[in-house]
Amino acid sequence: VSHVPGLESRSEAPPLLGPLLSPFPFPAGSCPRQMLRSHHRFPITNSAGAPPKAAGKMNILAPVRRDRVLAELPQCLRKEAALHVRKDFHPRVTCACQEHRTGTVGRFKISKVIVVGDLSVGKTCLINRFCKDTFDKNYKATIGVDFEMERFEVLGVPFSLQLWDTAGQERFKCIASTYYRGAQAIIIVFNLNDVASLEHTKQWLADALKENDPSSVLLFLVGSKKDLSTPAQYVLMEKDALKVAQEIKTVQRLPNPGALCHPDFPRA
Ligand SMILES: Nc1nc2c(ncn2[C@@H]2O[C@H](COP(=O)(O)OP(=O)(O)OP(=O)(O)O)[C@@H](O)[C@H]2O)c(=O)[nH]1
Repeated sequence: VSHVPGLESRSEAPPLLGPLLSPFPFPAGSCPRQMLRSHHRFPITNSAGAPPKAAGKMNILAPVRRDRVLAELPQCLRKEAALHVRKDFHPRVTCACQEHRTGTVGRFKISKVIVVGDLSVGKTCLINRFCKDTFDKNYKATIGVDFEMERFEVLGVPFSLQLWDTAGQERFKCIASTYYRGAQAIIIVFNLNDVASLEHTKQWLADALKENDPSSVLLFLVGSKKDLSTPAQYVLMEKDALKVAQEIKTVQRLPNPGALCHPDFPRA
């Protein structure tokens, strides 16, 4: 993980990045807003946030921060909301639904998120805001990939979110793409002031989907640098972005997601 020192500077830090435009967003309230920096790998804490007595080496880790402890899920994510747990559901479907998709290391559940998009659209800043609540106005290009791990406790179960920050520069693409595989979510970032970066999101997504299961991966289209656009520009860009989001949603259901970049692909 490394950065090359500054190409750009701005005098003031912007507010949080632009809107989340996703065909499949987390349900309202289920995605924690603020996250804690974590280079710690596999935490052990109890629901009160305190490390258990017999955690061995790992109890030197800081406890999971309170706002990362989810003691209750929104109704739509609770077990009772799932149809397959009802008595009269077909047993084969019920069985298939009970398979756990997340990976585990020991008893820790892990989800992988990859963040892709053009050079300098703000991927690193987005992750840093999310993980450390910081903003750096100086541009340092990501070389290859960068990595953050965020710790949660969901219904008493320790949970780690891996955030993979990939380089937008063409020359690092082949390195970065080797880390695409096995993602549970793909965040495609574009600059709200650069229509080309929105257009390129389709190519980024198509590449990321080659390494992942398009039918199950969660997709998020995120516009950055809202603070630099005028309200009029923003409205226009939002319209275009919604079209792309709709297109992504349609293409995700196709057997060949490469069609996303095909010039003849019909717009939804
Ligand atoms: N004004 C403003 N500047 C931003 C915002 N997000 C990022 N930037 C600036 O844009 C530049 C690029 O940000 P990065 O987060 O490094 O971009 P990146 O997409 O990770 O770039 P690569 O690593 O090259 O792929 C930096 O100078 C940031 O300070 C934002 O929301 N508003």
